[in-house]
Amino acid sequence: MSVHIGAKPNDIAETILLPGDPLRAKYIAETFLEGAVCYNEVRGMLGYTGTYKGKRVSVQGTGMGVPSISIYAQELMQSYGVKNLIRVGTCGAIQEDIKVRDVIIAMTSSTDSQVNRLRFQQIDFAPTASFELLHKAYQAAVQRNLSVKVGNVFTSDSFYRDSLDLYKQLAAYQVLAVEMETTALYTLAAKFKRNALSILTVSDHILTGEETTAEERQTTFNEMIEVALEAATAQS
Ligand SMILES: O=P(O)(O)O[C@H]1O[C@H](CO)[C@@H](O)[C@H]1O
Ligand SMILES: O=c1cc[nH]c(=O)[nH]1
Repeated sequence: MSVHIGAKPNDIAETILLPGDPLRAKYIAETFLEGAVCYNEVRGMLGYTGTYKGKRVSVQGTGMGVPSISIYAQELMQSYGVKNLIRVGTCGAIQEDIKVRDVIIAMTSSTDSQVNRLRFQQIDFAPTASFELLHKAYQAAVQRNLSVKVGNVFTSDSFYRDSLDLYKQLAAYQVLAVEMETTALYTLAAKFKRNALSILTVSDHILTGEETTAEERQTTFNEMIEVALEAATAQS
């Protein structure tokens, strides 16, 4: 086992879905995977491995924010050899033409986190998605007639904010939405030469205050998971 994941070496598949919420990992395993077995309960950060359309896939909760996902992503790649990591999360939209329930695929991410400034001697590293995974996910979303947007997302260290000024400025620079993990996932995937992608469902609109109901979130959420699983299982 690694420090935070209590799995044996071959318990985790090469391809993994990463929701922030560990109970979402349980839901995904029970709803979408066949023969899912729980491999991790350390700190309640549930992880499962099963199959989707005959291909081995895992799903692991990451917790919220850059420090938490950094721990899980690094251990999954370093200790368990995970190759394809697909975050399946929620986000707050900041563009007028993006609505709640839309799906966003993060091509890159901007951030207020200092982790990469510290890592790269104060330069601005540009964390980038795997083009292959992104292409497959986009195709899967279009095939399902989903409302999907691809672009820059903002990875924030803060969920609660004092002012909307920064969000309005980021929106003017074409940033699509706000979440809390993608910068770390893409940077660590680059470090370990692996493939990463963030697929996000819009759970709320930061500028208009629009929100999804719990029921609506689940339906749209299911669509996002199917897109992620199609991209994951099309991956060589
Ligand atoms: O739904 P998840 O994957 O947790 O993602 C979003 O939700 C959390 C905040 O509520 C943050 O982790 C943010 O990135
Ligand atoms: O990180 C997040 C996720 C959803 N909505 C937000 O405002 N922030």
